[in-house]
Amino acid sequence: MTDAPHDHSVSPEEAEAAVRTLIKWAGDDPDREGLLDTPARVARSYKELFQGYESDPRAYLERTFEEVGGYSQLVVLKDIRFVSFCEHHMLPVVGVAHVGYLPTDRVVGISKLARVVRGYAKRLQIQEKMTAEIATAIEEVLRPQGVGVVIEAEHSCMTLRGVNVPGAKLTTSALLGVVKDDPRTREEFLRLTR
Ligand SMILES: Nc1nc2c(ncn2[C@@H]2O[C@H](COP(=O)(O)OP(=O)(O)OP(=O)(O)O)[C@@H](O)[C@H]2O)c(=O)[nH]1
Ligand SMILES: [Zn+2]
Repeated sequence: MTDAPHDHSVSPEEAEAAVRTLIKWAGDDPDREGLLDTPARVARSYKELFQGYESDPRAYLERTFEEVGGYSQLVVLKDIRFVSFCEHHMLPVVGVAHVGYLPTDRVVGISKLARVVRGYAKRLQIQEKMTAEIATAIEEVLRPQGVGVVIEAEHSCMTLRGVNVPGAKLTTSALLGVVKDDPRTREEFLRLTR
């Protein structure tokens, strides 16, 4: 398991001092009235936005249900909205994830798929890595016959700044097991996520 542990050695005061520095770097005065509480707010909001470092998303998948009445088709949860942050610019990445798997003998509570997405999203990420991490977590913990993850997201670092192309979206996918290797299952997964 390669989860980055959260570094609790940084005190809130240190985080707030760093925000003050960035306010100055942006060109404003951290001592003006409207900005006095901002460093503390930003430090608190970072804890919320980067909650993903606090837990191992794989743990969400450990509770499973085996009584599925012989159900043996794809399970697909579509349009899981998420907000992440690109690790190059620390700017928001906003998008949706579609997550599916073909069960072997057990299924997981569907909310847990969304929790896994959120757990990996609330970190500094690149989309390719996040896509692969979600698929690998499901494969390794749930041991299904196959897994598919498709993510479509808008990267503020290229829609609001830099190359500035509003509306551009990046699509990534990670297909494993029969979702990758069996043409019919693959086709069905991609049709269900469209
Ligand atoms: N592959 C991939 N690239 C990303 C992702 N998020 C941001 N990037 C890209 O990361 C790259 C970082 O490139 P650099 O040239 O080091 O950064 P930069 O000078 O700010 O580049 P520009 O964004 O082009 O202004 C940019 O091309 C971003 O578009 C992602 O999730 N996956
Ligand atoms: Zn970026």
